[in-house]
Amino acid sequence: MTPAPIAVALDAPDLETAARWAGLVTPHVTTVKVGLELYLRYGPDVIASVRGASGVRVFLDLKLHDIPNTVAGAAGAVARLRPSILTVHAAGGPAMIRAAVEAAPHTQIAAVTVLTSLAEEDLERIGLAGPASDAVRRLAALSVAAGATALVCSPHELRAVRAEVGDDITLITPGVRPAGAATQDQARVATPERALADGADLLVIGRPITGSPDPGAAAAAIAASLRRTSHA
Ligand SMILES: O=C(O)c1cc(=O)[nH]c(=O)n1[C@@H]1O[C@H](COP(=O)(O)O)[C@@H](O)[C@H]1O
Repeated sequence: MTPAPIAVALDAPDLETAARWAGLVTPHVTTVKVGLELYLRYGPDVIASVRGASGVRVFLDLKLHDIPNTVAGAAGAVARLRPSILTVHAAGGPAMIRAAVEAAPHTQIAAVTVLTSLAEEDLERIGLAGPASDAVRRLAALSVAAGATALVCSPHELRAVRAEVGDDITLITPGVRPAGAATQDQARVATPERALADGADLLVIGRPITGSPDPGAAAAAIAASLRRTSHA
């Protein structure tokens, strides 16, 4: 069975749990994602631990956001780990994004537009005018112009972003919840089937899989549902 285009967010409190989750979901998904919690606790060793023998793609989600020189150094430092994808915040601006792209030439740089935990009413408070989709589209365009080949946005903006940046850019969407699942701290959400139909290339899913008593079965169920939808 072809693995589904899902990155399972391994937001685990310890390395053993993360590696166990990675082993359980790997037959069903293309990618596992290491975020700040694991990386700050265990450092670079975490990448080899979750990659295991399977050679699953590892998405390193550090959301770098600093001046270009600092981001170049940080991206260069993790580039040697050969993650498939590395995140930076689009709000760091074009020079910062370009610095990451140049420092990690073998890694796909994904620019995070507007966090999926922010609701429309939060945007004004952080100084982003207009609906989320306007801010996301603006940040998407500047990120691609600066050399990013992947973007992170919520499922709500997928169609607008695709129209803005075209088919060659990888669209990654967190904020994915199977029907009936709790949204938790996510604000702009949709089901996996909806997100895929709206043009996502990679769905980031964490707690709906890792919070299940059987993460392997949860990943397999979502993967099967995506296969049914894409063949319908
Ligand atoms: O860059 C990300 O992956 C990311 C961007 C974003 O806007 N929202 C977002 O939730 N994420 C990450 O996606 C994952 C979502 O996890 P769950 O909410 O448990 O499915 C977490 O690891 C977040 O750090």
